Amino acid sequence: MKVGIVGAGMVGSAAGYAMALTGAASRIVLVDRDAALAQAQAQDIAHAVPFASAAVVEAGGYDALAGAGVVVLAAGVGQKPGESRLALLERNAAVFEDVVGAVRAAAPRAILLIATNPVDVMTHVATRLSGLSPGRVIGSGTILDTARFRMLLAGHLGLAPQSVHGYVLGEHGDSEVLGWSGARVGSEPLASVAAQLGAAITADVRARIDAGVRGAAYRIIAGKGATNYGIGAGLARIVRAIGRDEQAVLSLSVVTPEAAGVRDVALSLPRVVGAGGVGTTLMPTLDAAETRALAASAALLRETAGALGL
Ligand SMILES: NC(=O)C1=CN([C@@H]2O[C@H](COP(=O)(O)OP(=O)(O)OC[C@H]3O[C@@H](n4cnc5c(N)ncnc54)[C@H](O)[C@@H]3O)[C@@H](O)[C@H]2O)C=CC1
Ligand SMILES: CC(=O)C(=O)O
Repeated sequence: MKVGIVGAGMVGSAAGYAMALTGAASRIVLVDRDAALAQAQAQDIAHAVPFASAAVVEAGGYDALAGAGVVVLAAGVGQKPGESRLALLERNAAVFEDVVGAVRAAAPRAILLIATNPVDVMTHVATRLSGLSPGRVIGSGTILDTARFRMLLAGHLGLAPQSVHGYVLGEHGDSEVLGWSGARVGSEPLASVAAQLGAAITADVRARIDAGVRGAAYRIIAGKGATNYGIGAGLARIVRAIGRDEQAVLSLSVVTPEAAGVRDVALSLPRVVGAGGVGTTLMPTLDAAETRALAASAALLRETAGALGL
């Protein structure tokens, strides 16, 4: 599948690199308002191809996106140290005013995959600007937070993250909700496995993992100015699910008619994703506190989108 990436900075280039290494795309086209940057990133990624799967990696203008099955939008500004994702909204909404129409004109059949922050509201913006059905405008949402949750929980248990299942829900941001009550290891409830391993999930353990997930971006940005490898791999995972029509269950953000009592809001829930984009949403098991937290996260996102007239 041909995949376009608009925004060839830290996130877009990491996504292209991950797609090239994992074989998620057969052709990768990088587009950026800085054409020299897009060209340089494409060449650098192309030099990894002989070590990985066969793929063509190139740079171009919007016209080079023709025929793409997915276009990743990673254009716009990122957070400065200490800055929240929501603080980026006005600047990045203005970027999408330029970008979404140009992508739609060049690649009318492409699914849009949004990475730009604040990713939930940007997904809502792109859905509105594109006129596409909500399932074809997919925000990476909490796919990265879910990976951080699984990794930290697996570290506590001394197990592989691939065997630890649990989702982060709601906003990709400060109000996100860790789904502890639905977490499983293999097919077993988390508490049962933790007891068998002598690694109880105490209040302190929960608080440490919660802070580890919620604060990850702030810590990494303080250290290196951006995050890119985790989200790059997450975007490649979503592209693979679309390209191979996997019907994979991933925590992704799409505009949703109703979630936790809030109407018309883009937020992350476990979603089934395949060649047509996002289809079914699978409502997770939540306890009362998680349900309240998800409602608060949804209400914050609804209010933020509303301030943009969405
Ligand atoms: N969804 C997620 O989990 C994550 C999202 N992000 C977000 O991804 C976005 C990009 O972050 P980085 O790659 O670190 O930033 P960056 O500054 O390295 O790259 C952004 C690129 O967008 C390009 N750009 C800006 N306006 C444009 C326009 N109108 N048309 C075409 N290209 C344009 C810039 O030239 C630049 O190359 C940010 O909003 C950041 O917050 C970052 C990490 C994780
Ligand atoms: C920057 C960002 O959104 C993240 O790493 O989670």
